[in-house]
Amino acid sequence: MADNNDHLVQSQDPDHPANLIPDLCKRFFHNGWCTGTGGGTSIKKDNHIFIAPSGVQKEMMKSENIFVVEFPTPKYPPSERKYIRKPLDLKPSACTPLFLAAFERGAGCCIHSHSQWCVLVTLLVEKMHGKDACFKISNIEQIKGIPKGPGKGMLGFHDTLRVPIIENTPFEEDLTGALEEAMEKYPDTYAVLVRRHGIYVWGDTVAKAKTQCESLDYLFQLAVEMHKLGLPWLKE
Ligand SMILES: CSC[C@@H](O)[C@@H](O)C(=O)COP(=O)(O)O
Ligand SMILES: [Zn+2]
Repeated sequence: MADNNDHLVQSQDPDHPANLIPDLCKRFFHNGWCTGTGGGTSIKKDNHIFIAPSGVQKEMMKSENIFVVEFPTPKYPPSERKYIRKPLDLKPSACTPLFLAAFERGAGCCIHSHSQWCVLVTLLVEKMHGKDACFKISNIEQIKGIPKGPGKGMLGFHDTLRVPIIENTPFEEDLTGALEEAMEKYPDTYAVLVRRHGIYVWGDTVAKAKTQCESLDYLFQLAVEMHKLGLPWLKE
């Protein structure tokens, strides 16, 4: 390739998305969010989206492995998406259309986690309330780490956090329609759980997406542990 725009992923700045994505994925791997090539993250900076490669050890990736696409770009089909920086011998993450759906809603970063706590709460909610129910929790301090909705400040201790749940599909990209429907049905949400799979969490900035994902993971783990102790996690 004559000009692969390699300069777009070359920077000494640790906060440059091409450096931040490998750094974050290493941290997420150690959280149990990016095990065995699952999960990942994508960052938007100005009109560029930075995307990790597919099927790689996410904690081992390097800045030169990062794809760049101009934003806006078609979510689907992948063949119509033009990567302005493309590493040879690698494919872009299968999560790309889902990340793009979050960027279309103004996100600056989107995280996909395969945390077992996410999987477990999707199974518990289904068992307790059926397939159409969303995860709800209230009266736990960590809820204050999640926004009420765009421009609405953060949830309060007595507020109820709601996280919609969609059904998994055999191929990651086929989740896009259901993710977008959940985003429309729950316009205040910054996260969508995927049953038996994990979660997509987005935020206005990298720091917000990361701390929101941490708060949610904490709340899901707490809910599972409360359930094991026979304690209801939703105070009605
Ligand atoms: C363990 S394989 C998991 C993948 O199928 C998918 O769910 C995933 O989260 C990562 O997809 P990827 O294309 O590697 O970015
Ligand atoms: Zn996944």
